Amino acid sequence: MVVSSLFHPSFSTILFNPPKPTTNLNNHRSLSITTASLDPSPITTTNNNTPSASDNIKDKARRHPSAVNNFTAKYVPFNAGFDSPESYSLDEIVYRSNSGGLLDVHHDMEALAKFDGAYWRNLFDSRVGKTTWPYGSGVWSKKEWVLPEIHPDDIVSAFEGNSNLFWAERFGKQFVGMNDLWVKHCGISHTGSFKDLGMTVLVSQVNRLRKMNRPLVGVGCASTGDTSAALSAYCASAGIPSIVFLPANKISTAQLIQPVSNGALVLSIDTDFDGCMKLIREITSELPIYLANSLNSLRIEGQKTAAIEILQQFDWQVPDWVIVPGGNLGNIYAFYKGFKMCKDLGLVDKIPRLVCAQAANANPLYLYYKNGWKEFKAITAEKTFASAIQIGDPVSIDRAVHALKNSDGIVEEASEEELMDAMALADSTGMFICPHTGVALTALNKLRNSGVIGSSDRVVVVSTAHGLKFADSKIDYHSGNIPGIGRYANPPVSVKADFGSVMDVLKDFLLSKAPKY
Ligand SMILES: Cc1ncc(COP(=O)(O)O)c(C=O)c1O
Ligand SMILES: N[C@@H](CCOP(=O)(O)O)C(=O)O
Repeated sequence: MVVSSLFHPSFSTILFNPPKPTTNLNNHRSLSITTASLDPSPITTTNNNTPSASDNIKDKARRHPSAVNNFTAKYVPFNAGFDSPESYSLDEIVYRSNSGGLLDVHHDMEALAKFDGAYWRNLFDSRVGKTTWPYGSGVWSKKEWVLPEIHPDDIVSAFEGNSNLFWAERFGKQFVGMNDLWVKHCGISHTGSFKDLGMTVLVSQVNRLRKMNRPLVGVGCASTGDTSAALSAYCASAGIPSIVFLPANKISTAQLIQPVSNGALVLSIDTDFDGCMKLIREITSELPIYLANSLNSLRIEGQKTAAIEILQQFDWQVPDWVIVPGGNLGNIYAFYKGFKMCKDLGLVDKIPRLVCAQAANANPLYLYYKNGWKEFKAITAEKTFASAIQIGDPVSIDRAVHALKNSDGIVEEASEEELMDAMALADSTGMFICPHTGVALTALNKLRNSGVIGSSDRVVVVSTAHGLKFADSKIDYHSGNIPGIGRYANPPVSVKADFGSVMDVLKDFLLSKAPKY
């Protein structure tokens, strides 16, 4: 029995009863979601159908009648179609194509297109804000487009995703002259970065493979701090050993303590991220350790749901621009893939223009873009406050180029001063962002100044990690500890514990803030 093909649990009318597939694929708006047909899926019932008072959400999901769906996905070489002669089941342990290139998870788009755009929009919308397993997660609410065949019992989820899309009113108006600027706070999440979105998918698949007795003793990654945090948390939740390779002294204390606390084997290695990445690739080809970096295309499947979420949050209106900070470059492609699937399946009629923003100290993609995509050269990335993107030899370079070429995209860069000032300005308007988001805001500022982005354009800046993970760099900035950087520093004022001293400070402060008439 192939467990994977039996489950497609669902709750309400929409969740349980997928409507008939549209018969006319050209007429994507023709389908009513109230149709209680079960085509194309016959119904099966799970064995234990009796509710009990002690049921948990997984029991409930298991007990409900489950429509068998016909959706499938497989690995194909990156940029090859579903009919590619080279393909692999997602249950195989494979990261690279025969030619050594990247792989991509390819969904059976024909099967998905049997349901029109309205069906998918309504289905996804109906799952937001619920506790239904596994759809309460922003990632698994799109399960049919992510890992359609996985059994819900195998899913390892913290109900990640559904992150805040915040209207940056004051930053927009005051600093970039815009009314329609939004920040997608992917870092306000379980482990404090967008990596949760991809990691729930990867660790769920590992969980499934281990139950199938595939030889996987643990899961490993190289990391600049966020992948390792997400990997160790999801593995700890599932009881799977995790191993993380970290460049010694190159990640923040807050990031380091995450895998330590979650019980991972933490190797602090005297090299940079690219050195750690090379080592983990060698190790995972020798030992039964599954590779969790975004070289593994499963990760992209979860990360792409952030793009779908953005469209959902705008009531399926497409923003003009989406700006994403880039390092190993899986995420820029994930956004592209999410938007593209929504367009191809009729949920929206276009995709946004994408901007990938890099730190000038770690800018191999920017240099490639600037030389007209003529020659890619890996570099040795220099130290940057945006430490999670200090990467000189990104594994997803081909994916990023594809995403940018096909979205009329742009690459920008930010100096250390620019990115730290942008972070400080954003924080001064009530946000608390990471330096990588400062890189993306710098790109926005540059494109506004050059007139490429217009004042009335709708722009989404993707915030990739929580500011609390990077408190050290904020402290250095505001304490004046960074030579030549700190224009917007707001250091604490030391004051004697007496009334007069406190009053003196407050008078100066209030005078400086008083409205000028
Ligand atoms: C906080 C943060 N922002 C941005 C990125 C860049 O994402 P990607 O490596 O997918 O380009 C990373 C990781 O690389 C990250 O940890
Ligand atoms: N910023 C990443 C770098 C590795 O990226 P990945 O997406 O390939 O895992 C990190 O936090 O480690």
